[in-house]
Amino acid sequence: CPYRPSLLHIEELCDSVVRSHRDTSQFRLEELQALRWKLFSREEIHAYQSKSVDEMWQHCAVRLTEAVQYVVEFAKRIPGFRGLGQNDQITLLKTGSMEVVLVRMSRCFNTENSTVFFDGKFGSTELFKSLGCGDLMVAVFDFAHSVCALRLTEQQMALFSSLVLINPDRPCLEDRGRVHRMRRDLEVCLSHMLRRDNQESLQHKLYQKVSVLRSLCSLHVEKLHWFSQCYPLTVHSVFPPLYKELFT
Ligand SMILES: CNC(=O)[C@@H]1CCCN1C(=O)c1ccc(Cl)c(COc2cccc3c(C(F)(F)F)cc(C)nc23)c1Cl
Repeated sequence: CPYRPSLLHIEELCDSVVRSHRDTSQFRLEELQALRWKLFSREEIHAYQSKSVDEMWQHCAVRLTEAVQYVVEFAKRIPGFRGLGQNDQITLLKTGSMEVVLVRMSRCFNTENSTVFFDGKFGSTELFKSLGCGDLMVAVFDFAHSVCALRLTEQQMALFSSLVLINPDRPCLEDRGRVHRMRRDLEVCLSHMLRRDNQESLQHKLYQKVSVLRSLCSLHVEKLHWFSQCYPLTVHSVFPPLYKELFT
């Protein structure tokens, strides 16, 4: 008969994923709420816009690498993740960590003025003009806005993030079956939680977001490639090693 995880196992798994998310979320919601209206001044915005392309990319890469390190920590605490082979852990992180960074960005997004938390204050897309990839920034902001609109609880955000990471369809996985079994239990957790929250309608919306994430992150890999073509020295000399390992 097909393996059916016990309800106790599912509830323990849920609690463990929620705890891992809370312990590795980089910014607490209360902190972000308190800073919500701390906006950059015209001078500060101008200073960011006057940075050179590679200076601004370096600045962002440092932050993205920091965020990726928190996501790696989150992944390691998902029950079963460390039981996967090393290569499969890297494969899931190589492709999934930036997607989780994007999902988490929605926690730092203010839909009332379309600003995101960056460098200690909230700024709009104009802040990132010197990056030279307006389309990527618009896509990043739009995605954060759309996830914000779902008004996920931290528990729902935790389980959604784990589903983005534990994806058996990633290319060149060695033990796909094992990833599949982990994902199936996490899907049972999410539907169990949405039923408990009386929000089953969220289920398909969340799975739609997973496909949007995939296209967004292929755009991000393309941009990163474009940048490394234009500024090879910067990428190979300055980009934090983890970022290079994961995205180049
Ligand atoms: C609260 N802040 C945060 O959550 C984010 C993530 C971790 C730290 N951080 C920021 O400070 C931050 C917040 C908002 C924005 Cl828009 C940015 C800038 O984002 C990017 C600039 C350059 C390249 C980016 C790329 C590319 F292309 F490299 F893959 C991909 C992503 C997704 N974001 C890029 C950043 Cl770096």
